[in-house]
Amino acid sequence: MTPDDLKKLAAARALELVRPGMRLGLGTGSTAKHFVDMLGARVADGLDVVCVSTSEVTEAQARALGIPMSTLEETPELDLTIDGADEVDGELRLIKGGGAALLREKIVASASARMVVIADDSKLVTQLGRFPLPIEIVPFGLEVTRRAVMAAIASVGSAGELVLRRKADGTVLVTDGGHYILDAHLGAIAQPEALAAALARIPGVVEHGLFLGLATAAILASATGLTIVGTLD
Ligand SMILES: O=C(CO)[C@H](O)[C@H](O)COP(=O)(O)O
Repeated sequence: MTPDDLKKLAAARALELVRPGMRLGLGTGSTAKHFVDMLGARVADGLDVVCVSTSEVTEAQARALGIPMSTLEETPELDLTIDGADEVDGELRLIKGGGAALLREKIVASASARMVVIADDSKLVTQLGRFPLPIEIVPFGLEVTRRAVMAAIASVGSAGELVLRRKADGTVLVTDGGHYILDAHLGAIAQPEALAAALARIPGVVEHGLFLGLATAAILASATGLTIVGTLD
């Protein structure tokens, strides 16, 4: 079974959670893309749902499939968000933002009664931080913010390098919200809550990829089957 097959397995299980009339948040990334494809097929068969996307890429995919799309202005309360993750720990704490959509992903997740993560089981970790932590920042005052982020990381006993995210062509990546991303290569995050609080105090930081207390369940696929962390219903 390929990693892509595992992503499809997790997405298919998540699709079983969708009920007619639901207001859904649609995540971003390769696993969420499978879910949106599967949802599109159900909508084509007559399923009635309304969705809010977490990125321009997902918005375009969903619209192309004929999925009814809304905005958080029109639909500020969602029943269920299905999204991928870069890391998940046993307490359903996440690192997200590998696809640069963390800001909208966090806003959509926070508007949802339930957030279910879909991933292959390589994303399950005992300690967060092997995946570089994305930190979304405003371009203005980049160096000031970079120094403040370094200090925040040191203040919670972590250390590592900050790398300004670039696209394949070498230009600086700009998020859907017009911001930059610093990827913090920490190796391990001993105190996720303390780091999240320290980052949130920095004026130039818009958001960070630590999702704490947002996910209600994770569906993790492996060659031997599905592992569910948390509660699906
Ligand atoms: O957080 C994300 C985008 O910002 C993605 O959900 C995360 O990067 C996982 O992506 P994939 O399913 O492609 O592994």
